[in-house]
Amino acid sequence: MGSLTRVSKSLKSSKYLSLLQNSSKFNSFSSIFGGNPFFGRLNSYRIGLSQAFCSNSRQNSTENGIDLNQYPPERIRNFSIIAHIDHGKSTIADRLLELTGTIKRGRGQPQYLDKLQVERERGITVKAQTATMFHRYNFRGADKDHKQEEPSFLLNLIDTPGHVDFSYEVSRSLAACQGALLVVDAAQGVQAQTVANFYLAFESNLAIIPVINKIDQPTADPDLVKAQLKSMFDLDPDDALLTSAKTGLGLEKVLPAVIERIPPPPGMSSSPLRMLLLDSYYDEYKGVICHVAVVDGVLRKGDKISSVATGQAYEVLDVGIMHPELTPTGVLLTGQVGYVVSGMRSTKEARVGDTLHHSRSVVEALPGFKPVKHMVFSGLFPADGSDFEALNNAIERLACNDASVSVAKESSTALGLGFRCGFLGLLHMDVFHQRLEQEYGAHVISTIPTVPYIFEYADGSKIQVQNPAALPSNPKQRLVASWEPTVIATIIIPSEYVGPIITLCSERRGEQLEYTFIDSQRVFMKYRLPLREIVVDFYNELKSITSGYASFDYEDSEYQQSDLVKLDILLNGQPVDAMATIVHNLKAQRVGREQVEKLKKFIDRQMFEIIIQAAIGSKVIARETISAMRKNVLAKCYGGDVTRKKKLLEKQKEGKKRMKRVGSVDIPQEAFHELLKVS
Ligand SMILES: Nc1nc2c(ncn2[C@@H]2O[C@H](COP(=O)(O)OP(=O)(O)OP(=O)(O)O)[C@@H](O)[C@H]2O)c(=O)[nH]1
Repeated sequence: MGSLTRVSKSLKSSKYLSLLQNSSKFNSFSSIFGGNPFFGRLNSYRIGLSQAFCSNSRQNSTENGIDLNQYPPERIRNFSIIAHIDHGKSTIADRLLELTGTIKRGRGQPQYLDKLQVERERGITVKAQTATMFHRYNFRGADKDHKQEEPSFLLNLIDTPGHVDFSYEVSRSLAACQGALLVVDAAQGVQAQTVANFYLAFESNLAIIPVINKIDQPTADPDLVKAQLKSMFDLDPDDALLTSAKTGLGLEKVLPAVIERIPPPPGMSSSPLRMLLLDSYYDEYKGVICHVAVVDGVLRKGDKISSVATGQAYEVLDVGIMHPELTPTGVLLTGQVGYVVSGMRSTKEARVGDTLHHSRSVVEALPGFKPVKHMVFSGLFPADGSDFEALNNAIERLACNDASVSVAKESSTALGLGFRCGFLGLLHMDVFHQRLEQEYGAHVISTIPTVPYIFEYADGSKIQVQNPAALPSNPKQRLVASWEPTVIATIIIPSEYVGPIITLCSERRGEQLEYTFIDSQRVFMKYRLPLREIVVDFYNELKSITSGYASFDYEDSEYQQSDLVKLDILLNGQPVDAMATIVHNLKAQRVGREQVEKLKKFIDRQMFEIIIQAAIGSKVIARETISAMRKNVLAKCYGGDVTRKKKLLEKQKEGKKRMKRVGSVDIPQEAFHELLKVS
């Protein structure tokens, strides 16, 4: 128990405690997305309700048999499902969609809201998905004998991704919600992303409903999980719902809890329209489809709306809800979440976090979101150089449906014309790559991922380097200092793995910041680590040395000064720009050696000798040679004329020299892929 008290002290950081104790300070913790737009007005919703209901009831908004007039804010609940990866969010979403009759039981595919092929293949959620459900329910204490009078509620459920790379999706989703189901696996207990997601929800002032899922598992220990929730987050164990999304056990308690414990959205129907743009994607037939949350006012088909960010005006061509597919309603009322089609030509016009309003009125912008921070950059090049236009097209179209990727053109002497793209992490990069191939048929070579470094020259000027090739190997000006980005990593592991994890983190240049027991068997650790060290293969190694029991999450932190060098790879003396990396000086030797060895394995023997070198500036630190294929020029030379044989061999040697001089080395695609795995 002593350990529990310790962790509760350390985890409930001063930030959390002061939030608990002094709600007036809430505003100073405008969350990651710059403050929930509903935030701070939760208490005012009752005043707004009667006005909302009166004014809404005058609108004619019946389309598709759905009359949104029945749903003033007091009958709306907006909530997210958040959890560590694989704790069962999407499966719970399935059960809730079935319970409310939104999808037919057993008819839909499992994890219905995971629609992308890449999500289905990998069994992970990549994009947050909203679904509107309708559910009849009588508040506790209401007259149960009058079942026919049970009021109907409109429930907007947002299923979110669990992986750390997509936590930006989670924070955006939470901006449209007043509550969250915090799902925890009954056997695994609280994991790293449970902690991260709890704080995201808490700092957005959301009502949090703990759900302990997978109680059907033989190793489930709901009481232990309840104790963890209490000690780590101060959540009342009696508030936890016990469920099995697999068998359906306990699921019937979830929607009543949502309706009773989550406040309705607090907006004012009588105020001018303000909508928060949550997300957008491009549809071949409808054009740009924006997901929006109506914070104040009412939106109708045919309205003229404008963007605060760009000042551009549009006409609303279609408006509706996701039920769970796009379902036109002709109107969206205060507090509702839905979609809008307004003739935007490109998703570039639909800026996530923007405020949309009626063109005729002037409004104050909603807080919006913190800009996306790209953690890793990589070059993407067509596998066949002549396919540049096709790749250009594919990237443009995919980027329309993935607002968190950045794209800039780049050219490489080795790989030709291509793109430098910024991603939220390695999984995001991998998913983008896979979607390019699967959805757009593009074949891509990606270069070694890099993080954004900062270098300072002797004259005091600084450059940010997102592409190692852009850093001159022999700069005119002396480089005097360099900085690299760091992260604060959270690791939760069974206590027997503490030793190997400490070794791994110190090998990766980590600095331990916190170490606490969250219960008698598990340890919570915090490390500051250079981002570069976790980008390549850290998670896999962490999983393998803990037999899969470690969980890991990180948030970006400040830059730290570091002794960085540019490592060039040379083939026959020519630097291959696409293979350049920036590494810590102490690791340069090892990385250089590994890279040349990898390349030796993957580059085929050619008609001339290939020398592979790793170099820092003009200093070669590793070298391998691939000997030339020796063509048997004597094959047709029967008998013993030695001088003729000698002549032929001389000629062959000359030929090889020429080829070395003029020939270019063929580097197979796998060589680039293999280099990605070298840290
Ligand atoms: N035994 C058992 N398995 C479950 C339960 N709920 C979900 N699962 C399984 O757990 C796995 C992960 O479930 P998902 O619903 O995809 O988990 P998720 O949290 O949405 O995963 P991400 O979106 O990748 O973070 C799937 O194989 C589910 O079938 C449950 O209550 N009991």
